[in-house]
Amino acid sequence: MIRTAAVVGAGLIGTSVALALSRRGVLVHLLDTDRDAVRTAVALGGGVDCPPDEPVDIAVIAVPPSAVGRVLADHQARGLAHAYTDVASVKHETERAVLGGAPDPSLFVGGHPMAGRERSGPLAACANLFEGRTWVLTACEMTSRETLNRALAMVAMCGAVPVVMESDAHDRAVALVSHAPHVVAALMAARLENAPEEASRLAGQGVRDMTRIAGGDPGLWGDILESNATAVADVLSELADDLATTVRALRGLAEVDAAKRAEEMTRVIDLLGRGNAGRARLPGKPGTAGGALVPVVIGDRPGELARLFAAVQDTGVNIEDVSIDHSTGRPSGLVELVVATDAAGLLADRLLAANWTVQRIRPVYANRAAGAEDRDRSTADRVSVPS
Ligand SMILES: NC(=O)C1=CN([C@@H]2O[C@H](COP(=O)(O)OP(=O)(O)OC[C@H]3O[C@@H](n4cnc5c(N)ncnc54)[C@H](O)[C@@H]3O)[C@@H](O)[C@H]2O)C=CC1
Ligand SMILES: O=C(O)C(=O)Cc1ccc(O)cc1
Repeated sequence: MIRTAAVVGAGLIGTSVALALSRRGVLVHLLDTDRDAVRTAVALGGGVDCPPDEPVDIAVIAVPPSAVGRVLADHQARGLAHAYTDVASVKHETERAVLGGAPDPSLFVGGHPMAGRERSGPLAACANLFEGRTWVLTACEMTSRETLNRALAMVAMCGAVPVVMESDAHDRAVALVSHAPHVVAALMAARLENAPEEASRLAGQGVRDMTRIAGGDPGLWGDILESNATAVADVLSELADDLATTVRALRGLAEVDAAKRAEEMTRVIDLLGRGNAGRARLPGKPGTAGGALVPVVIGDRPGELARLFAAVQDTGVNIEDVSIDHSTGRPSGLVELVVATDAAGLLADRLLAANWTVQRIRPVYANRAAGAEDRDRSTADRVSVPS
C-alpha cells in the first residue's frame, strides 16, 4: 500500500503520476530543479511543495533519461524513499547507471509508462494519462521483491497495466514501436518546413496523424535517442533499405517500358501490403490487448451490424475493439468482437440464446491485433464454420 510518495521532475509525466496518486489519497512531495514546475504542479493538485520529513513509500524519478542515474544516487544518499523507480523511455543505460552509482540498487526498479504526449511540462499533465496503458517494469536480479511490489502498487494506482521485462528487450522493443517512429515522423514533418503555402493548405488528417509525435520536445527526444542510439539505428537502417527500394521502384514506374513498370508496380504493391500486415499486428486499443475474441456471423443485410451491437449492449458487456470481414461471394460476414476475457463466455451464451451464430472464442495475444492469428486463412474459411 502506497500512502506517501515523492516525484522528482514535475514535468508532463511526473505531474501526471503525482495527480493520479494524489487522487487516490497519496501524499505526494514534488521536487524539481525548476521552481516554477513545482509551483504549477502543486497548483494543479499534484501534491505539496516540500521534501518529506521521513522516507516516503516510493519515489518516482521523472527526469530525462541521461539524468536518472545521478538524480537517483543523490536522492537515495539522502534517504528520500524506501523504494525508487523511474519513468525514462530507455532502460538499459539507466539501469547500468543506477547499478553503478546508487547506494542500494536493490531499492530500484526501472519503469516506463507507455503513454505520453507531444507536449512537455506540468501544464500538459493529466491524471488519467496512464489509464489502461502498459507500464513496463524492468526488474533485474538486484531488485528486491519489496521494491517490485511497491512499484506494482504504484502502477496499479495510476490505472496502468504492468508488464515486467528485461531492460535490453524493452529497449529493442521501444526502438521499433516508439523511437524510430518518432524519427520518421520528424523527418517527414521536416519535409513540410519549406512547403509552399498551396501545399500545406491541402494537408488533411493523414499527414497530421503521421506527424503528430514530431511535435515532441527536441531536447528530450535527443536525450532519448542518444540513450538508445544503436537499437534505433538498427531499425532505421532496415527502413533505409526499404526506402531505397521504394525510390527505385517509383523511378521505374515512370519509365516507358511496360514490362519494367509492371515489375516495379509489384514491388510497390508488396511494400504497401506489408504496411497493412504490420499495422494489423498492433493491438486495437492501448490497454485492451489480452482480452478475448468472440467471432459472430452476420447476414449481409442492411442494419445487421446495428442489430448485433444492440444485442451486445443488452448483455452489458463492453466492446473493446471490433473488426469486420466480408466474405466475397457469400451472403454473410464475420464480426470479431474483442471483450474482457471474463465477459466472453457470458456474451457468447447470450448471443447464442438470441439466435446469433457464434464461433469458438479465442484469446487475444498482447502482441497481436484482433484476428491477426487468422491472417493466413481465407475469410471464406472462417465464415463457413458456424457453431
Ligand atoms: N514525454 C513523453 O511522452 C514521455 C516521457 N517519458 C519519460 O519521462 C521522463 C520525463 O519526461 P517529460 O515529463 O515528458 O519531460 P518534461 O520536460 O515535461 O519534465 C521533466 C522535468 O524534469 C525536471 N528536471 C530535469 N532535470 C532535473 C534534475 N536534475 N532534478 C530535478 N528535476 C529535474 C525538469 O525541470 C522538468 O520539469 C523522461 O525520462 C522521458 O523519457 C516516458 C513516457 C512518455
Ligand atoms: O504520443 C504518443 O502516442 C506516444 O507514444 C507517447 C510516448 C512518448 C514517449 C514514450 O517513452 C512513451 C510514449
